[in-house]
Amino acid sequence: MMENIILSLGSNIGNREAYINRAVELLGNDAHILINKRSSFYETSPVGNVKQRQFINIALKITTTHSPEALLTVIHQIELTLHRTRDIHWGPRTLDIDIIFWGDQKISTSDLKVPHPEAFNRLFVLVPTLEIIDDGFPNYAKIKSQIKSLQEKDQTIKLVKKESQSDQSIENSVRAILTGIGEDPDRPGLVETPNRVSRMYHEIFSSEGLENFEDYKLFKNQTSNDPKMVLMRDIPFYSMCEHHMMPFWGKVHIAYIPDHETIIGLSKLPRLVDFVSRKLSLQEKLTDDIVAQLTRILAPKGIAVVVDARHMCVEMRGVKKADSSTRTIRFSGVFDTNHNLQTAFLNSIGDINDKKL
Ligand SMILES: Nc1ncnc2c1ncn2[C@@H]1O[C@H](COP(=O)(O)OP(=O)(O)OP(=O)(O)O)[C@@H](O)[C@H]1O
Ligand SMILES: Nc1nc2c(c(=O)[nH]1)N=C(CO)CN2
Repeated sequence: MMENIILSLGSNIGNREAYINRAVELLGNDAHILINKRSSFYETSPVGNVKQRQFINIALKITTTHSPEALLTVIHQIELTLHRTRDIHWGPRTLDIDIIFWGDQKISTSDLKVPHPEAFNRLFVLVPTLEIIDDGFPNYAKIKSQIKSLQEKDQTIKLVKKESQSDQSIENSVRAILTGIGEDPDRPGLVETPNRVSRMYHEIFSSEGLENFEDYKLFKNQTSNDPKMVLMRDIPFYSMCEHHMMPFWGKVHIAYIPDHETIIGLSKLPRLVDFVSRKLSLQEKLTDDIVAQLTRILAPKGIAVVVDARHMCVEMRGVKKADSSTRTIRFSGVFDTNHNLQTAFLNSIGDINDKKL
């Protein structure tokens, strides 16, 4: 049976995340190693008596056909490649890789002790490990209870925010795409591209998996019992089409007629547009999403949304119609039934041909 092996990686010199990403990549390139899961990045206080910078730590779950000794050799080679020097015991390092668990095996040779002798004293090992194992893992209960008792001591550990994070599976996929189009992903101009693309995806797809826009505040406006249209035009957006994963971008125009008193802070309309844009979508869907979110949040008397957009997948490939633009229109509530309101709204936002998208 292939054992599940847990590795702990840490860095506290230079671009800590980049060293760790590179180490994960080098491990993944070894034909005898299969990476099953990686934890998030954690920023951790240095453990030990050396005064030094905070570490970034992660845990990895792998399987391998290497023997334990051979894996240790691979690890030392990767540490060397990444300029690790061994001068201060428990001191600063560009990269450290420890073998924490080898299934439930105990290994004790002159070069290798598994479970790692310090594992249960280190939050920076246990917290990332807990993230990537399930409750069937041999040491699960002990890891959990030990985290509890260490948290009462002085080690600190903080999850690094998602936006600045990279994802190994995306990086590996980008490498595969580069190879697939006939490129050499290791040539100097491309070595950092998979990591850059991965971090970009975290940014431009930051709404993936989120259902509801939550970043808003409502106000009561009791000055009028005959509420009038609130209109914001020319809100820029950038999104990615779900058919080709290519950009579509342009302007959104939103109007609503409040119920008797509830209005939303104006700056939240652009934020709502950002929210619906930062996922794979289609122009029609994005238009509908804005109406659906505003209906849920505000329950106004009516909503009108127009989206004017250009599509890279139309202009750069396929029919190659440069400079064409697409308008989607969606009315709800009183806008749906009142043609004068529709006309007033459409006149206010101006003709699509007047717009530079
Ligand atoms: N489980 C293990 N994982 C990695 N190295 C181990 C392990 N057990 C023993 N070693 C041995 O420890 C030696 C020293 O490792 P290293 O220089 O990374 O120590 P350190 O990082 O200062 O301290 P620590 O081992 O607590 O992380 C390695 O050369 C290796 O032979
Ligand atoms: N927070 C943190 N502290 C450490 C670390 C580490 O990876 N993270 N590694 C050490 C030696 O292996 C010593 N101290």
